[in-house]
Amino acid sequence: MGTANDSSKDISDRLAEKHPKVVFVLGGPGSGKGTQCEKIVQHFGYTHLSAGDLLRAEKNSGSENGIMIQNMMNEGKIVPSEVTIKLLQKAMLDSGNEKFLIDGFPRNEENRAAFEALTKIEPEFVLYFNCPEKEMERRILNRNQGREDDNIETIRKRFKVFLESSLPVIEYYKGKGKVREIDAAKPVEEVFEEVKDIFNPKVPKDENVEGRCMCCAIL
Ligand SMILES: Nc1ncnc2c1ncn2[C@@H]1O[C@H](COP(=O)(O)OP(=O)(O)O)[C@@H](O)[C@H]1O
Ligand SMILES: Nc1ccn([C@@H]2O[C@H](COP(=O)(O)OP(=O)(O)O)[C@@H](O)[C@H]2O)c(=O)n1
Ligand SMILES: [Mg+2]
Repeated sequence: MGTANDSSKDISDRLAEKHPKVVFVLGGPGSGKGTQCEKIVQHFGYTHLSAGDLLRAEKNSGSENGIMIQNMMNEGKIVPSEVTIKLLQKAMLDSGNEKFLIDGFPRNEENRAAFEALTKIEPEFVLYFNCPEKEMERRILNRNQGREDDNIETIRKRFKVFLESSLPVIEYYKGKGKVREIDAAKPVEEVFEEVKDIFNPKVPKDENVEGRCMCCAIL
């Protein structure tokens, strides 16, 4: 467990000792990040860390940053990375796991660069749920999780922030060959079929005989 006196360097050093394996899960608001992460956890043993959920918990804990977080979220703005990264690092350290799905982070260039500089963690890959805006809007308006930011005015602001600030992060990782893009407009189970293939690549059935051992080749 971390203490209030942990410096960010201490936390980063202790986290590095765990050699965490990280997958960033990105996509617009309502694209299905949280829904798919729950399924990945069940099938592939990752721990799901939603940056939005961690920020909401921090806001509700009555922390000194609570009002700032609430104001930023209600405007659809991105909370300074210092706050979000500390929450993510603490959650990773407190977890008994070393495999993490980091959902909704990094959401802008500042998030990305600060996480990289502080943790030195490079993601294994970036899962990108690509979904048309109309479908994301429909899903959010039907989400019924009592979120203050799930109203049409804030939703429009969040879409704008996604296009202007989050898509460039996805482009950055595309340039590094790290993005696994998924058509997220399909029903949940169909999306998950594609997700499974990424976490669990299929061995082609008609693999050529030369690649096998002699007994398999004869059979
Ligand atoms: N593929 C899908 N098709 C239809 N509805 C979906 C799909 N994926 C998620 N949903 C629903 O859409 C809403 C937003 O999903 P959520 O996982 O919270 O998205 P995000 O975390 O990306 O904002 C939820 O009510 C969820 O049940
Ligand atoms: N890296 C992040 C992630 C979320 N957030 C804030 O939290 C809000 C909700 O994020 P979320 O990931 O829970 O939202 P969804 O994409 O799941 O709808 C965002 O609109 C931001 O205001 C942030 O500031 N920084
Ligand atoms: Mg979510």
